[in-house]
Amino acid sequence: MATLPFSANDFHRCAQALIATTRELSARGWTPATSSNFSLRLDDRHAVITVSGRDKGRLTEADFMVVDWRGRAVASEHRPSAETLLHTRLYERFEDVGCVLHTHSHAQTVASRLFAEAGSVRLAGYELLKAFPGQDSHDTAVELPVLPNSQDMPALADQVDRMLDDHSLPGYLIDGHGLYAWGADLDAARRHLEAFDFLLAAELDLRRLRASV
Ligand SMILES: CSCCC(=O)C(=O)COP(=O)(O)O
Ligand SMILES: [Zn+2]
Repeated sequence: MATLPFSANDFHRCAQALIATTRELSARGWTPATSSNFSLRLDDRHAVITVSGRDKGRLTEADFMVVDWRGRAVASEHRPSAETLLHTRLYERFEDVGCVLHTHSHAQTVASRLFAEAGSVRLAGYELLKAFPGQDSHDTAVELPVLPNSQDMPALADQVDRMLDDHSLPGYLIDGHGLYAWGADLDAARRHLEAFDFLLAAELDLRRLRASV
């Protein structure tokens, strides 16, 4: 039997951790119609990622596979997420990134449309900003980038790379698409994802209410 170029135990641990989280995110309605994708760093050359097109609310270990930093399947016949390069570029660029989560919640999608022309969403004055690295007060503002969508994944990944030269927030929106968030581990990535979603929903409500008074 051929030896796997990664630890099967580590694969099992990563897949199980992602299954628990993706079920919870899906139950909130953040992964409609098989959308969204999720990954965990496996080692210094590989990540565990969702197989393309699977229902993210019903994932089992068979719905995960291993890819390398070039987005190629490793020891699997499955097709990795269509957006694999958006994950692997982050792992390759930042040694301290251990997890990447991508969802399509209602708030994320509406905000991505509303702020696409501006190129970013300004989030200011919220206590929850302290969920992000380096933020220790509500009395601050951050700009969450909004990138144009594309079906050309290498081009989109290059676009993300250029954006990251000027931004340090652990996330970005893609217009009409959804949110990417990451962190040192699953808990940190999830904390960032939840904070972004809460803040986007709050900002959308606030603008709607202000427009009506
Ligand atoms: C029907 S969802 C369209 C693709 C997408 O945006 C997504 O997040 C899921 O793609 P994947 O290949 O990872 O299943
Ligand atoms: Zn997507």
